[in-house]
Amino acid sequence: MEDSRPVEVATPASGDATGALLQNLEISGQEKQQQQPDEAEAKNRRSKNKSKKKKKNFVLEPSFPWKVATVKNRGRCAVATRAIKAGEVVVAEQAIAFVPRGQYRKAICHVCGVNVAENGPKFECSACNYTIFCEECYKPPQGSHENYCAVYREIASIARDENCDADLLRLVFNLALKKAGTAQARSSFLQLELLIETLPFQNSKDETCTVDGVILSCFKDALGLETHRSKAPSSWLEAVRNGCTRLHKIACVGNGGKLAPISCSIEELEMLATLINTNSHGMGAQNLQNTHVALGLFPYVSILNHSCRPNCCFASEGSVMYVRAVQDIPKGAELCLSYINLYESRRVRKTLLVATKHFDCTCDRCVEPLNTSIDRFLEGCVCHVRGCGGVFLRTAALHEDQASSTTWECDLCSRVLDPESMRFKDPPWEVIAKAEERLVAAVRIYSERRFKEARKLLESYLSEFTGKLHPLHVFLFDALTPLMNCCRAMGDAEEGLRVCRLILQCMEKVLPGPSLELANFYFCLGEMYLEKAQASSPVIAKRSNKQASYLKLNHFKMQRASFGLIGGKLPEVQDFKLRADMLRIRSMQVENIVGGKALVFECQLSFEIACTAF
Ligand SMILES: C[S@@+](CC[C@H](N)C(=O)[O-])C[C@H]1O[C@@H](n2cnc3c(N)ncnc32)[C@H](O)[C@@H]1O
Repeated sequence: MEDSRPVEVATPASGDATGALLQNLEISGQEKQQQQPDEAEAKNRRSKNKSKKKKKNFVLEPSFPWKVATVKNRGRCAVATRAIKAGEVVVAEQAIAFVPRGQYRKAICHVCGVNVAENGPKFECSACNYTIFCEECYKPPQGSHENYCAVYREIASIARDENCDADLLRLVFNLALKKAGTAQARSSFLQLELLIETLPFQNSKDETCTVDGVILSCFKDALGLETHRSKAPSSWLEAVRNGCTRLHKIACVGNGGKLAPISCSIEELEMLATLINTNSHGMGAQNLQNTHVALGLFPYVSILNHSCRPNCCFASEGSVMYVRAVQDIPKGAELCLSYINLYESRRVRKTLLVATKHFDCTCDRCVEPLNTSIDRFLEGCVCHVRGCGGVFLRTAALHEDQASSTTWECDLCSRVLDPESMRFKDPPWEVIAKAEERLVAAVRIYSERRFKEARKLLESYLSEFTGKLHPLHVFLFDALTPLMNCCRAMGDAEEGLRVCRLILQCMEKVLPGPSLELANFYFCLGEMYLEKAQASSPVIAKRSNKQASYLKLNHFKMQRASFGLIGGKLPEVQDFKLRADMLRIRSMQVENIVGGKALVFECQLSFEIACTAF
């Protein structure tokens, strides 16, 4: 899950607090450097007080089925004010600013965020050779776009020189432009009026508003977001500082007279970068693989905290992000999203969140005792004491008070293995190290698309480590998707189906309830049924009927919960419909060729049911 991507938080503060924060932002870099230490300290205290005050004043859209509350160790959060049904939209918000990720820049319109079909009409700005417009957003002559694409032209080389993320710098620039769109900035830089008309977001007003149930947040809304600046690695901060310093030179000091300077200091640009780093969400599942093609900032969506067992999910449509409940949520429960891939061990999830989002996860799944949590299976080695049925885990993971212990312990029979003092056959630490090494080697071959070779390696890896690692272990699970893809690439739909079902079984045990990830695998399963149908006889068809019914029901539930009933407007839904149509045609051809009517009927039906769900 892309990166999965994603994010965080906040909302419109009251006029006073926000005004103060804006003033704060107006201090230029130079002035800041000249401040005396005492003055700086006092200012620090003041700004802390201000941000405390600011965070209290939230104005929420009255139709939201939630309110902002505070939860221990997690700060602000969204709490349901009434029972919420699975599939219900809990927030719909237009990106305050977004940028397509570099490698997908031709996939979506940079102004409205809609998918631009591979062969459909799209227009590239001839001045920056970067920005893509859909037919509707392209308004020749490009004129005012050139004002800011002059900066875009430079960003790739700045990012390269300073070892900084180019997409991050582009988003910083877009946000700085958004700030320039405030009345205050407009009065100083009249020339910006021109610019604002062509900014890649629609709300250039200073106040948050709602149009057709979609929140259009404003620059002020972003200022309440968490930044975790003090926790960011110094190498990252340095690269960002260098990148922002150069960006400042061209965007804020002026750009050969072409661009009206934007009123942002280097520090402000840096602050925006840290804010994006902590709060941006991946956008635009381009297809059912849930690819995040863009990066956007959504202050309201960002109120929702992360959970490794989330009850909401997000999917974007153009530049609007929809957050939906993926299960029934009772009144008073916290609404949570996931920022990361959830099929990972607790240790890896926590490490990842600290490294990328700078917080120690305190969600229910991460705080429940490991020896009763499903998490133990994701990192456990099978205990070989006869009839035990338990798993070996690091003692340090099992018992908080033994954090420095190097021993391993069975969660059921409590047998302890000490790597220092005993010799065993296949001790868990060696099994895990070997498994990781073999998996990495096999996946490397797979990523080189040497499918036949990779399949052999993956199969022998799985046969060696199944029985040593718990069947839900991440290292076994991580071998399944490449293996399934190898089977498909080699035309072995039967084996591909078996592996796909195994993936679904693991996912449903570890992450019960609908999710986009699960939906993707159901879709895959459906496709493989059709591949199988092409080569099947009526005898096989009978057995497959049962599986197909299971598939159609689950596929239907997943899709509906993740994408909602939005009339097929989502690009991924359109894509899905298109593929379903193609599959329907293909299955008719199959019917004529092999006569596997029953199977073909089931496959067709499963896709049709999924389609009518939208
Ligand atoms: C997008 S914000 C969510 C809103 C945030 N709680 C606030 O007060 O603004 C993300 C931040 O919330 C906190 N957070 C979110 N989920 C958390 C979790 N599961 N455990 C601990 N902290 C969490 C972290 O500080 C994280 O950087």
